[in-house]
Amino acid sequence: TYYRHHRYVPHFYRYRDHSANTENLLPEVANPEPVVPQPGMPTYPEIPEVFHPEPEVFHPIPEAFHPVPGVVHPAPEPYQLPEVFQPVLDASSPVNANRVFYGIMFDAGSTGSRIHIYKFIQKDPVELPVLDNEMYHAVKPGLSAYKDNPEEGGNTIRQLLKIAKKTVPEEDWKRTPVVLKATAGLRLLPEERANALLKEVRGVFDESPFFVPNNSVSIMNGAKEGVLAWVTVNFLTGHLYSNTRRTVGILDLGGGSTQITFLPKSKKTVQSAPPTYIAQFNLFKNTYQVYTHSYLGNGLYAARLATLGALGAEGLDWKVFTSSCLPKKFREDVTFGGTTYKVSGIPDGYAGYKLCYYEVMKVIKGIVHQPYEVKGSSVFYAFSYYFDRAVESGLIDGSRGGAIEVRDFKKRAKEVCNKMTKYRAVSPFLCMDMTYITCLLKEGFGFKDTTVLQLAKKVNNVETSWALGATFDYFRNLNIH
Ligand SMILES: Nc1nc2c(ncn2[C@@H]2O[C@H](COP(=O)(O)OP(=O)(O)O)[C@@H](O)[C@H]2O)c(=O)[nH]1
Repeated sequence: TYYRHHRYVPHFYRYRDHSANTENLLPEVANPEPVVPQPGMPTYPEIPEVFHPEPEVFHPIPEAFHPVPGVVHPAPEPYQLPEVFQPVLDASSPVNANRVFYGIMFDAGSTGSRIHIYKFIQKDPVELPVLDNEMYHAVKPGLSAYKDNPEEGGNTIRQLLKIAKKTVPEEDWKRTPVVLKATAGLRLLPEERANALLKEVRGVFDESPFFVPNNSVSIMNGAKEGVLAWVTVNFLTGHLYSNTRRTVGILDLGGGSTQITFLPKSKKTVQSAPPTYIAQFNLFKNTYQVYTHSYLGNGLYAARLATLGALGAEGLDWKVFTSSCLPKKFREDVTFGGTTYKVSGIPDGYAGYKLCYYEVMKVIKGIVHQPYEVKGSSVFYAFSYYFDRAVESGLIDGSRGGAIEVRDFKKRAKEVCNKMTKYRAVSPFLCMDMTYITCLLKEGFGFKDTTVLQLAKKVNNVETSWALGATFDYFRNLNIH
């Protein structure tokens, strides 16, 4: 369990120019959509839509964007106007009296379930609530592993809820919303299996003392997953401010799916993209248009199976799936999404980077779209398994993260594959994973060798995941379409 204490107040307050245009301090919300109150539904301060101006040329990562543990906020430039967390000016709101409120977001991923408990502080009814800290805990495996035993799956969520009860003060339980969003693991399951798991979780929520909103347990679609991660990362890096005209793209590599999201600066990117790859949502006064796509089946674990030719295969009892990406003498059972497969290296064959590259290409070629613009010099934040594999292969330090170039993945992939015995202790799949990441970035998305990837697990002590964006979305619907 990680308890992350960090304060966001300073970056709003320190850099806030109080003589600034008050129109911006109290923005008129475009399309104010009244929330239809449900019986017993508590009230919260409204998290506003966040303004974002026209994008301009991306810059190389300034020093200040490097996640420095313990630093409150990188503050790449003086902030003038707070744009996030605009409170509702309602003196009768119970929140204004209490000044603290919480949000509980569950991430039911294909390889694990995680709870995020966010604490927000409303300092003053006319000031901004701020994100005070996040409490995070993860369990493995993910819900989909319990496809034949949903009750047990529900138990993993029940366990995580115990942490929420310890973290959120009892007097706040009733008005603290609890929400679970499932990603690729459940998307990949047959519908009735996924529904049984969701139903079980709903039961667990209903028996909890927290506030259970309508539709609090659901499978999130891939576009939303990408957009919400983009919102999280750009919020945490201080890019969602009216005077900050740059944003960063995000690359998320899960177990079952992978997402790319960025704000195009060229019209051609939008025009040449498949229409479903362009998503719009409102951020403060602007409608925001991003390139986003989630590739289901192209997450790291699903890609392993696809490379082995095992995904969706029959006759699993006797079949052994082989690959030249694995050490020759390796043989093991691997389980993903509740199904077990026998896999091995090719004992009397060849193993190594080149052969492996051809194998993983099958999973990418003709599947992954190359956005017009990724050949430019945009900055991308890469997290989840991009981060984990970069750490395991020694490219970056796990406690600090860091910036690397796409070609660094390639160089290290070659090294790992050509010296499999050396890296076998780290993971027998490291060659396959590193080669897949290289191939996805270069042949899939079409990144240049020199594209800089900022690898981060946390930014300013908050997990880089879609969960924070999803919490904002709950408090103030971003209206993604
Ligand atoms: N740091 C961090 N990593 C996360 C979080 N949630 C998921 N991950 C990472 O995401 C990867 C797995 O993604 P998962 O959700 O299981 O796959 P998906 O279902 O395909 O999206 C792993 O590398 C996890 O460590 C989070 O909140 N914080």
